[in-house]
Amino acid sequence: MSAPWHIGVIGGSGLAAGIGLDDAQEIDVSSPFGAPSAPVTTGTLAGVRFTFLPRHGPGHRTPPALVNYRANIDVLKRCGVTDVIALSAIGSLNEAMKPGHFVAVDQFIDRTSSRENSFFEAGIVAHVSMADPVCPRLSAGLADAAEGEGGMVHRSGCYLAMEGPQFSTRAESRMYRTWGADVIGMTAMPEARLAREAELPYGLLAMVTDYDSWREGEAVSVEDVLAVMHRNVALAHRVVRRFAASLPAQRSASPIDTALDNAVMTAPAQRDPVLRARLHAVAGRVL
Ligand SMILES: CSC[C@H]1O[C@H](OP(=O)(O)O)[C@H](O)[C@@H]1O
Ligand SMILES: Nc1ncnc2[nH]cnc12
Repeated sequence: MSAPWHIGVIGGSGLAAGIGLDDAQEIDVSSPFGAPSAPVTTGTLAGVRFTFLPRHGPGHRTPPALVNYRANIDVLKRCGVTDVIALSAIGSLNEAMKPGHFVAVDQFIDRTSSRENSFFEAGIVAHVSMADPVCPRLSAGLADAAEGEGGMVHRSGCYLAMEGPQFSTRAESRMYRTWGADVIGMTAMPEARLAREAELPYGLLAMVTDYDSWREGEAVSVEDVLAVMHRNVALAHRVVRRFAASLPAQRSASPIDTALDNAVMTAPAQRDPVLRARLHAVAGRVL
């Protein structure tokens, strides 16, 4: 079945001010999972509906571990978003992925530890697959758009999600390289997990801002990260606009739209009604 696209964009470090939507309108959307990072801004790009949410809130007030990832995804789902693209700053653990390059992330290693990482809780149990955590068509579309704007793009990369907020020690950074991680950041998990539970295809286009701390004599700083992001804000806007223009007029179904089929373990009669009500937007389709 085909339908119109509605793209949710989660903007990370350096992108709190938005992505230059046409006809932008701010809307305060509430969620049973608490307060999202900010009101959303809805508008269009190349005739496609977009809804933008700054991950760390206006003025970057919310640290990675305190972002209410559940509320953010729930609110995007309530807005009618069909697909989510996330934009992030990342450190590089791979010599070939240089500052200023884009990486269309396609795998994750999750080392976060203090975050609510599921919409499901005692009372309704569900297990979705995370084997292929990103949507290949969003990823390819974002990579094409970044290339089309002259960016150097890596079409695959494994993202190590660390807890932070401090950056890694040299020993940690070197260990993550031996694990096969290519890039590092503090936010894509549990964001990607929750998008999957909400049956929202998720694509992550990240920009390398530094080499993390595995290289002798180099250490990452916020100054480095922001310098790269500020130089590339206009480029990021152009990439998202080009991505919008590249979308087919109608959206065909994605297998991720039905990620919850066969995922819920709890027998219908045993499902906690209070939790079921809370899950209405993200999982009402199957509950
Ligand atoms: C400002 S450096 C560390 C900060 O930047 C990244 O944020 P985001 O993914 O939202 O762009 C990283 O994950 C940290 O949160
Ligand atoms: N080196 C790094 N570690 C964690 N998050 C980052 N975001 C940007 N650079 C980073």
